[in-house]
Amino acid sequence: MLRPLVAVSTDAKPVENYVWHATPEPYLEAAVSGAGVIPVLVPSLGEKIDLDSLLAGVDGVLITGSKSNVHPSLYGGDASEENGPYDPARDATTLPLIRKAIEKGVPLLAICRGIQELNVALGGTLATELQEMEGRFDHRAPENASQDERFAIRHAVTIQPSGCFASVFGKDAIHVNSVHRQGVATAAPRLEVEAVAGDGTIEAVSVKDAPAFAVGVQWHPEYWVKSDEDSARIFRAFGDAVRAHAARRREQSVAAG
Ligand SMILES: N[C@@H](CCC(=O)NCCCC(=O)O)C(=O)O
Repeated sequence: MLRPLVAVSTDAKPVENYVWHATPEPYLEAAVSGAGVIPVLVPSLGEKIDLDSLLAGVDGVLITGSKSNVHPSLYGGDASEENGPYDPARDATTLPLIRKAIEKGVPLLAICRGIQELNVALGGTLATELQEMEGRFDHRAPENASQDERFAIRHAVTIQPSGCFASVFGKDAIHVNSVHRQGVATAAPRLEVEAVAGDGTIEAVSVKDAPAFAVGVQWHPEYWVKSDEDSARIFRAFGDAVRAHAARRREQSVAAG
């Protein structure tokens, strides 16, 4: 059986004399080993990428994390030096890609910056510097730490009993890592809150009435996908949704002759 392709977001980053479109390896590794799919990078070229053509050729979309923040102008906020860095090229690619994937029923998994992009793409807003907000935890990774320490499992999240993640995890709470300073402020109308942290931070969402799997998580399941069962469950569920989409696409292709 051929393995399905999954479109993966990229950051547009100046490196030496060029702008590179790249994404960190853990997301790609997790797509291969955790979801059983083949990741294909989508350059952050905005409207130069014909999304109908792209989504006709893949069976899933994975929106990754990034140190950069969604530009505040996209949700009525004000840009500032402190609130950066920004990646407008990525925003111009991922937000339309997210909306089109949901519309076309292409399975979507959005991680960290990805859940924030999902929320903004559907009309929600973001809060920045959560750690400075009354009653909130510090959701950032420790500084001057190894990657394993930065992505260490750090806090519990409560899973909403009636949501799609309840069936993915089969329990009412899991423990997750935390590497972010922003978060969902106002959830978009189409989003169902699926998990929250002890300080009320929204940690996972799903898209109401989406024709296919469409979820976002604020934590990083890709990082421990090989050793943490709950992380593995998310990627397995995404992979299963991708394979179901691929099977539907094959059937439609055969039926169309
Ligand atoms: N920039 C946003 C999203 C955070 C995110 O995606 N973090 C993952 C990568 C980070 C790293 O390796 O430091 C925010 O800060 O909320």
